[in-house]
Amino acid sequence: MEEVGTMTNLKKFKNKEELLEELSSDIVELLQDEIEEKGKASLLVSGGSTPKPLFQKLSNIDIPWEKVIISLVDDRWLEPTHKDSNELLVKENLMQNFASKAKFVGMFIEGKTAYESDEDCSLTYEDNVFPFDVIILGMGGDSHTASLFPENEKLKEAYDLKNENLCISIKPDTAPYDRMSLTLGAILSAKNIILHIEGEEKLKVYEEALNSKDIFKTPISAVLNNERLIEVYHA
Ligand SMILES: O=C(O)[C@H](O)[C@@H](O)[C@H](O)[C@H](O)COP(=O)(O)O
Repeated sequence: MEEVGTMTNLKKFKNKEELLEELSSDIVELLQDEIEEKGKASLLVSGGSTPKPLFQKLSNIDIPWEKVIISLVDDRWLEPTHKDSNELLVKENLMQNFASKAKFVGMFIEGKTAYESDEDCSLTYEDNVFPFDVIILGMGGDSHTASLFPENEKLKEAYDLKNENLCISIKPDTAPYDRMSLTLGAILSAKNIILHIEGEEKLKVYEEALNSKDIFKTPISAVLNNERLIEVYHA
């Protein structure tokens, strides 16, 4: 990947409550701008524990959710009823209250393995979600984002900006379950890219990744080291 500068805007908050207040209102403002402009908006979210309170907060904000498509940045390849499914996490915490009116597009395909489903996922996203208006990334303590894990054998394919697939199946070496993830190109195609991280440990990992050029060792760097503005929210 050619050497480019990072364009990040780090917003640090005193506590999670203040972060959630500002992040949720920034997200709904971005969605409303898109709805005003083109009559619809897409919001792609990550799983994990960090975003759960954000989802609950968003679900209680009254915007025209019926014009919003909610989708996933990645998922574990599990039945959507499985406790560790991101689809379940989103349906139980975000698609509630006002936001229950939104449309959901997931990744999991019944009866197919993740490896049989890269193409299906890409086509489904192309037809039903693209263009990506707002994407919310998380980051693991190992600097993974989406399901792009350090030193994973499929990172080269996931990072190839000529790869037209929006989705890629991943077998993590250091986390449970087969995954389906957006590729780097798909993530960078989003109009607004947000990284939501909490805790001092993750801030340290983020700051090291900002200066890391080894995108295979620190996958979040593959997102940060691009001519795209990344809005970073930390508490
Ligand atoms: O499916 C997932 O696990 C997520 O998409 C993943 O990329 C998440 O954002 C990080 O693992 C951070 O997770 P925590 O918020 O739980 O630390």
